[in-house]
Amino acid sequence: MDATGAGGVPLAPGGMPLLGHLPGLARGRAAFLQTLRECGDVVEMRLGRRPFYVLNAPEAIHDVLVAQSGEFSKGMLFDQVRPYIGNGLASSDGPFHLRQRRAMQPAFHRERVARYSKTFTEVAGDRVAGWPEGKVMAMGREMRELAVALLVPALFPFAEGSRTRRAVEDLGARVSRDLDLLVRGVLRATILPPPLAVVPTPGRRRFLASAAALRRLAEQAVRQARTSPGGDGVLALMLAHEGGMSDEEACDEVLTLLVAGVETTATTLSWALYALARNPRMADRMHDEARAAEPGVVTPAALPYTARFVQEVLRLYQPLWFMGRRALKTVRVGRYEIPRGAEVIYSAATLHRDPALFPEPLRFDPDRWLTRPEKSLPRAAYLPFGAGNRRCIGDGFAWAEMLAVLSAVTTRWHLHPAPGHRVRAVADAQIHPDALPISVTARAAG
Ligand code: HEM
Repeated sequence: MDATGAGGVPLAPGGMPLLGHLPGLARGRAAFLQTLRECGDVVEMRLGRRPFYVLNAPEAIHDVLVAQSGEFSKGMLFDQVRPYIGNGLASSDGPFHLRQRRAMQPAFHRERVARYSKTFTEVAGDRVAGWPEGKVMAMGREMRELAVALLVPALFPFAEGSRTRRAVEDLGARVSRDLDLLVRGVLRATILPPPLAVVPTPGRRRFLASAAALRRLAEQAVRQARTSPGGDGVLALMLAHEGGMSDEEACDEVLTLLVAGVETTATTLSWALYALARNPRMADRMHDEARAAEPGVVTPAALPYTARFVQEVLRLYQPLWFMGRRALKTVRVGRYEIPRGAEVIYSAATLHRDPALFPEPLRFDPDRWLTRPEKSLPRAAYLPFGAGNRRCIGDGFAWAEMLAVLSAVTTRWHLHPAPGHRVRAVADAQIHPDALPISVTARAAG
């Protein structure tokens, strides 16, 4: 350990003059944060001169996300996102966030999710049935397009085949293409010191253009929903909520749901297919389970092994390598003091690989959840969807999407990793496979 920083928090080793830990983080990203777990419950790293407090211990994370959540705002990452997606649920704070969360909650109730899940099963079934047998597919791209195809009709339930629906599907395809630029630009701007973050590189110009295109398409969608009210999609329910929402607020929420809901689900599904292709026996178990279940019922209760598989994917391949908060005042977290205005980071991805919490953490084993169910873990030890008042509003939604897709895939296909490509994990805005070439062959009917 090099030294102790402000508030008694240990300083991460290896910092360089002026740059701090920026080179280590730029080189290793999630791997760098993983190394910091050995430095203590809370550790300070510096990006340039700027201190960031990394929370390692579940108790410290619980303190910030749940027990003292009122003392923190969303912080720097969301300062970067706000100009492009607006002040939606993920980026807003305080009483406004609470109001919006209440307005959106009905659209995410369990019964609603059960209804959307019927559409997920149909959409996933149709799309997966059309996969070309024996041809290597880029599964990362396929999963993103599928995640868009699932989310768009739930957000905007326009009649299938109508012009409006086609326009929204077009919106979905463009969003899927542009999102990567958006999130990469946001990440770069978050990590770089302010003067470099605004340099108009070609990548950043592309990002700005795609962010503007996203907003125009969302505005169009909100206008369309206003002129043809009714329906029980997320957007319709949001607009119908008591007290209503302005066009701008609704537009911010639509963009937020697309940004928060597509890439996370797509990346998790990509890792799920990666794990399926490498573990044919697990795929067989899921196949048997899906065939035995009542058709169209895709719940954790109906598909318990598939649910454990998803839970394990969300543990070992947690897509979010960091999330942040900012201290609104000086706060005591465990033995340490986090100064007012400081940026705080937690990494579910590194937490989920802690051997003290998950024995043999790098082993992919869905059945670990049988011997050590989630509720037996210390609180805040397993955080795929965060915790506290900012917990993912779309968790049930994501679960239903993932179960529908995995059940559609395992009932029809065997998966085969393309020979000659060793998948590497790359941490951009999320930790995703560098490429995921996979081919499929049909399972025997029966
Ligand atoms: C596997 C897929 C998903 C993962 C892993 C995931 C993860 C998360 C996490 C960790 C947070 C909390 C971030 C924090 O602590 O600051 C979050 C928030 C959020 N998620 Fe998700 N999410 C997923 C899918 C979705 C979906 C499908 C939607 C929408 C349909 C969605 C919408 C949101 C929104 C709006 C928030 C902000 C909530 C608030 O601050 O009140 N997410 N998500």
